[in-house]
Amino acid sequence: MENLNTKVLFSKDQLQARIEELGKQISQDYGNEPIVVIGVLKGSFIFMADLIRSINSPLEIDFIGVSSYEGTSSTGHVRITNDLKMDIAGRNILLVEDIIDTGLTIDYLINLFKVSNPKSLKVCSLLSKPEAHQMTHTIDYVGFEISREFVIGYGLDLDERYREIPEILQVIE
Ligand SMILES: O=P(O)(O)OC[C@H]1O[C@H](OP(=O)(O)OP(=O)(O)O)[C@H](O)[C@@H]1O
Ligand code: HPA
Ligand SMILES: [Mg+2]
Repeated sequence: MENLNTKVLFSKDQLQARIEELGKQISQDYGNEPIVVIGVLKGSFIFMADLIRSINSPLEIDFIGVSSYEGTSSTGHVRITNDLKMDIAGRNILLVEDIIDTGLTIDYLINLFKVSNPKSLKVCSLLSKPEAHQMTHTIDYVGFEISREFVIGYGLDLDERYREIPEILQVIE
């Protein structure tokens, strides 16, 4: 990678093992209750694909697109880039994020989704940065807690690059 200093934070095997645990936990919690799993694009697309294959409960999927980052900083302005196709009223919604950093994106989405009166609303994020959180809501399922450093790979980008890297890498300043 040109001019980017990185180190591996989570390998393919570590990611896969933790995602299987998350899938088991989610399957136990929902049982036979049908879930609408909603991926927050673009970052969640790889995690979402692996996560749903480790869930045994009946499920449907949809996606919502949001964007708020320029480089490694949140602009604080969450923009919807692609809307849901489904009606979520009266359904069990599981929002899937790649990362919760400041939490501004997930807070915005939870407030938006609540207006449509889902039966239940939970959040699953592969990564979370507790030291950076400024949000009011809690996260129901977290893969790994990490420090404030910017990370890339496994769907996560830096200015739209590096999403295809199969591991999670930490960017070293
Ligand atoms: O907790 P926050 O500080 O709001 O950051 C988390 C959000 O930022 C990233 O999305 P981004 O806006 O970069 O869009 P992308 O998923 O298309 O990369 C990430 O995928 C989360 O949705
Ligand atoms: O650390 C991060 N990496 C990639 N995208 C992000 N969006 C919020 N935080 C991050
Ligand atoms: Mg991004």
